[in-house]
Amino acid sequence: MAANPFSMVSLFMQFYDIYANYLNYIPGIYSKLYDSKDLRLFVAKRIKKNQETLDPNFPRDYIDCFLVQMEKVPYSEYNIKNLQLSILNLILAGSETGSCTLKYGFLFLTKYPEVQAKVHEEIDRVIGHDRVPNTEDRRQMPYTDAVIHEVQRCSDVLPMSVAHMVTCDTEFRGYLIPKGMTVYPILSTVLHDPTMFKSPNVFNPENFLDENGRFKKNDAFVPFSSGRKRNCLGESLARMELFLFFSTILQSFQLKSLVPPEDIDLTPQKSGFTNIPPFCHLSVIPR
Ligand code: HEM
Repeated sequence: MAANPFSMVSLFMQFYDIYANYLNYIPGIYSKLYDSKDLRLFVAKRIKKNQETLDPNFPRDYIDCFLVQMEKVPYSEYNIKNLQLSILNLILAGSETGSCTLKYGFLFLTKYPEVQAKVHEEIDRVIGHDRVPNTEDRRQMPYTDAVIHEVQRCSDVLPMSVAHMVTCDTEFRGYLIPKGMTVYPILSTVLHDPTMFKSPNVFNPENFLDENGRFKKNDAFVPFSSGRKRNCLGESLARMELFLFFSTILQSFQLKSLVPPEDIDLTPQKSGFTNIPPFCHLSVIPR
């Protein structure tokens, strides 16, 4: 993806993202940027397979539930096009965000081996090695929970969230934001707010721990954006995935950098719509 000039983080793509409405009038490749034929075909095939084997009394997944609803409410927003688009939306929104956070997590854990050692200690004490981690374990693992929060805070994978549109004239700090204006919530500034975090610009799990080592919530933790109606739809799934991936990998492996940890440069390889972590080789050593 990094080598692709039209990747979602390139300057061009940022331009496209902000001025998509205008670029759509220009002939050429621009209008196809978000249009992946392979992915659309994959989704269409999957929907067809569900349609052929659908039992309305036993819906197996999101596609089945949507298909049942299409039967119940014909000529509504429950139509095949919306089903395809919402699946594409889930795939696009849920893949790169999670994989970038995981990659950044591995980088932080190799750069700060003392943090990794504490996570290992907590995994060994709470989960042990005779079973796989489950989501319930998280509550007994404040340090690991704090590390994952800090990984998400520092990796800041969607620094400008996504575009929102103001639904009515709004006055904010003396400025009038007219109805219909596109606004970008800059999550980065919140995630690095010096009034909200002890060490805003340094990776430090203590940002999410109280003096007794208990997990401490922070209202400025907004990697999934905020608000009741338009924050990340996949937040709970993503949080569960991140905990299970990190704890399962670290239960069995130690991650070690091939260069001295202090030489690991955490500067994103690309920074734009998303922050893409830099390339890094690391050893994965069984424990
Ligand atoms: C670490 C992982 C993730 C991060 C950091 C993340 C972050 C975000 C952010 C910042 C937004 C914009 C919210 C807004 O409108 O202000 C968003 C939207 C969204 N996310 Fe996630 N996300 C993650 C994982 C996922 C997953 C796993 C899924 C689903 C499988 C998902 C589905 C969505 C969808 C569908 C939207 C659009 C919601 C809408 O239309 O308003 N995300 N995400």
